[in-house]
Amino acid sequence: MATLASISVPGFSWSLEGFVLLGLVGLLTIAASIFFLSRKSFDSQLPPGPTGWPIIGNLHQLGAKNPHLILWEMSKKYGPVMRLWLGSHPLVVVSSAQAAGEFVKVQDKIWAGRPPSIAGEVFSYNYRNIVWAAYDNYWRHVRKICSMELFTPKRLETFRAPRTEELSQMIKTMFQDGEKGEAVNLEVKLGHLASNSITRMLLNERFFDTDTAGEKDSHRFKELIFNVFSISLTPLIGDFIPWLKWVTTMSGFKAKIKKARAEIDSFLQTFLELKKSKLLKQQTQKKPPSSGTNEEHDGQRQFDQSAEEDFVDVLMAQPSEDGTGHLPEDSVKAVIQDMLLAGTDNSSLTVEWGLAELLRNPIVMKKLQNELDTVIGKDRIVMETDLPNLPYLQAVTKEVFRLHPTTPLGIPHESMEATTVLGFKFPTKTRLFLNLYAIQRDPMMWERPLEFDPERFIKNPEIDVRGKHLQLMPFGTGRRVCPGAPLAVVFVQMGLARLTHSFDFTLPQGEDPTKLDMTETFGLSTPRLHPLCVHPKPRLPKNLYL
Ligand code: HEM
Repeated sequence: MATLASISVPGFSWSLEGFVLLGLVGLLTIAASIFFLSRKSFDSQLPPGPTGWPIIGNLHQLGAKNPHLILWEMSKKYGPVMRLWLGSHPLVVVSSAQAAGEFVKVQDKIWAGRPPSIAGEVFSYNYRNIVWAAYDNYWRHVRKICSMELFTPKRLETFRAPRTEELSQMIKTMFQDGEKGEAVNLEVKLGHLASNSITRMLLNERFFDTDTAGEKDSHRFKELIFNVFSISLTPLIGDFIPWLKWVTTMSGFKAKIKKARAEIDSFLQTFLELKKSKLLKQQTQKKPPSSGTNEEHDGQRQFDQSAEEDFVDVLMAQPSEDGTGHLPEDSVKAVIQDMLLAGTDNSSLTVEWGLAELLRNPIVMKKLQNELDTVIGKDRIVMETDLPNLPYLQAVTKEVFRLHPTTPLGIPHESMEATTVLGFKFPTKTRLFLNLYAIQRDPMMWERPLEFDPERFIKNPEIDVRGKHLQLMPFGTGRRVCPGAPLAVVFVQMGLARLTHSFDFTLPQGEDPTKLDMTETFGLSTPRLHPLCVHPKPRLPKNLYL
């Protein structure tokens, strides 16, 4: 007698696996049909966009490489407000300043959410950071700490000396490499500069390009950061198709994310323990015998009084969200990680792109060097206090930010409720990309948009990069605008000023700089496909380099 496990029909053997497979195909077909029908009902109210496949939507069209370029091309066909599907999530891509204003100015609050992600959740200690935190009271609390305590003009001034020291150290090693006739890889040099400048501010330590006793730590730290970067870059199917989240777990990737988190956590925890023991020591040394005051409060005062406060010190002294204690350690570590990831490559790559543009445009380079020679002279180095007196440098920097936004699609936003924008209806949890790259090259807003021409900002000096003018917003705009922008702008201006004041540059193998390849590649920020390598030739007296 035939059993369910083995029913034979001519030419086909029905086994249990066959039934399971048939069942799965059936289920998938039903799921796909439901999915397709529900998507169609949404689609009629959403903006135009390319047709997607069932289940994966338009994921296959974005590819792994430079999605901002693919989306820019698509927007030329579908318009400045375009709809795609990231698996089961609707996505709206905005590619003009005018349309961007409707989303992130007029409806800023509605679109201030962030989509959750598997790696983001683990790395951020369950969204205790800023970048991936939902728009809620916790986010408001840590953002307030950022603007009132961390990125204040006074605090940034405190770290001016270490920033200058790091920059001078880089210029010195470039000078020495130049003397040996060695080409300098600027991606590496500037990467170390940005990382050391940030870690000195955050942790009062330098980890990169160091030959001191801390070299082992430095290697470990670099590995950890690299690991977090590469994991964060891996697209995970469960982020786009929630019912396939188990694939990330089954494939062992979730365990990999947790391992990387545990490693960086133990590294950062060591710093926190050091700080705590330092604080304890200060308290026992300075506390009057019977103060009768609250110990935690005393601790806060001790932090406030310290002359060498770094960001960890400041964060550890902040109140928790409910005001009953101090900011929890997980929050301190999550915020520090944000700064490490968001604050290093973005800044260093912008300087590298900037120098590449200057090499391709020798007239602009000459004009910039003339300004530096006139305002600074050749018998001293450029200082941060000189920056307001260098209008052409400021125009050059804006033009670099315009053509090379290193976060070209910003960081995705998400709608927190259903809403209507420009007549299109968006369901709650629609994801939003601002294509900053397309906006900043929009021919409706910019004359000769693809040309590197700082003069446009000499003519319109009021256009700024910090989110007020939507045709130029490399740091985003509105509630979620980048809190590190003041620091990044100084870093880029100083990087370009010191490099071009200190050196003339030639390219290896006599390559013609005006033909420099400007192809981008894919990364958490947007690096050059070919890192910029140069031979530096000093322009200043030798004593200014050593
Ligand atoms: C050239 C350098 C930089 C660029 C181009 C850049 C760009 C951006 C952009 C486009 C966003 C997203 C804004 C939005 O969601 O609309 C952002 C957010 C953020 N950036 Fe930056 N950034 C840079 C440097 C920095 C630095 C130096 C830090 C800190 C040390 C930093 C920390 C952050 C943080 C914490 C957020 C998340 C803000 C939030 O979600 O509320 N960034 N940045």
